Amino acid sequence: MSQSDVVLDVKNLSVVYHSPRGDVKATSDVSFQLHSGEALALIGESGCGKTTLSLSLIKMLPGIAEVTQGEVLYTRDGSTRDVLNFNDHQMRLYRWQDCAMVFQGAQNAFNPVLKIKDQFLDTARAHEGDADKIVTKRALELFRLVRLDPQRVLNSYPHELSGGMKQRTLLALGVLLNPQIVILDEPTTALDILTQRAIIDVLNEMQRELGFSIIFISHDLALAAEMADRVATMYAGQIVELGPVNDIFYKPLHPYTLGLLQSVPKLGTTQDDLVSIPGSPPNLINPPSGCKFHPRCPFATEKCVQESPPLVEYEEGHSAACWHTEEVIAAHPSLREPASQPSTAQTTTEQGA
Ligand SMILES: Nc1ncnc2c1ncn2[C@@H]1O[C@H](COP(=O)(O)OP(=O)(O)OP(=O)(O)O)[C@@H](O)[C@H]1O
Repeated sequence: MSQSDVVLDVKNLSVVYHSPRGDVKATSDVSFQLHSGEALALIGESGCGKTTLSLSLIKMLPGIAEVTQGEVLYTRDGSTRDVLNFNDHQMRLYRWQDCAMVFQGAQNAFNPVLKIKDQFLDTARAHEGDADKIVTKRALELFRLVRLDPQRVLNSYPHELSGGMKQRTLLALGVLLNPQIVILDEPTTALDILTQRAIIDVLNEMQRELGFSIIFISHDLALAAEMADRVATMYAGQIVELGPVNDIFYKPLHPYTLGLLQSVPKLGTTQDDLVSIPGSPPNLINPPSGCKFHPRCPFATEKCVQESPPLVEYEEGHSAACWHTEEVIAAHPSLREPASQPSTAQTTTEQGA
């Protein structure tokens, strides 16, 4: 990976929700880069700020949210602009042509009273170019990629499609205008295991053929293991670890990533091997001092209570925000053995749907 292929450079991004109960620090000083053609997974427990982060990349935060600092630098054809400074018109173009977001819950994403074709036309018309031509030509290619019969789907109402078909159709719609970046929020949630498998295959193939970069949000470590090139672990609004997928799964540096890995079933392990992370994520109105993970961390010391650790590169491309990375590594050498790979049981079943 090089600096020259960075499509998105997020710098020190902080987002606060001004809620009636107080200011929720949903995303704090987050920095990362997204490279051309790569898939970056954001993982972490519910409430750690994954959705807030991704919504801020396309300026779709609700009214009570405020970006209090940071930049979202987007590069296309050699020119770099800060998305946060885009006006409404620039933003509308950006949202489909440059950076599309496919939200979770494909079941509700379509207008129930419009045929799929009309919904594709609406998207195409919202942008420059000949909408009919875009839909007829490009949609055919995209439906081939998502392995659906274009005529049948385009002439259907949403209720006539199965959950898996709707999710594939949504993916095709997401890339209709050839974006460089696709953000996927829990792309396989609410789908059965065989359909999940099929969606993952389709996504991988689309990415190979169309070359876009992916940011995807997931609770599912097996999905991250299979789809991501790099993984960012988020905790309490911060990226606490970032690195290549194999490093994250075999050589975790942060106790929180380690805790996540130990809390999922693996092939060949018993229930006794499962360890849950004690406690629960902090209240982001009044987060803990120092390292926000310290109240739940088995490695925590007084320094962790006092000082927030910065995200620093530990080995090439692999960073963590922890004062005790050496102890984490020393305590869990067995993770480096292949048997400790997160279970891919649910993603290695036969393709279906
Ligand atoms: N509209 C809102 N108003 C106030 N607080 C909010 C709002 N949306 C999110 N939050 C808070 O911001 C923090 C981050 O939430 P966010 O939804 O980004 O996390 P997440 O990791 O995406 O969670 P999930 O996996 O459940 O979607 C949480 O503390 C959440 O309660």
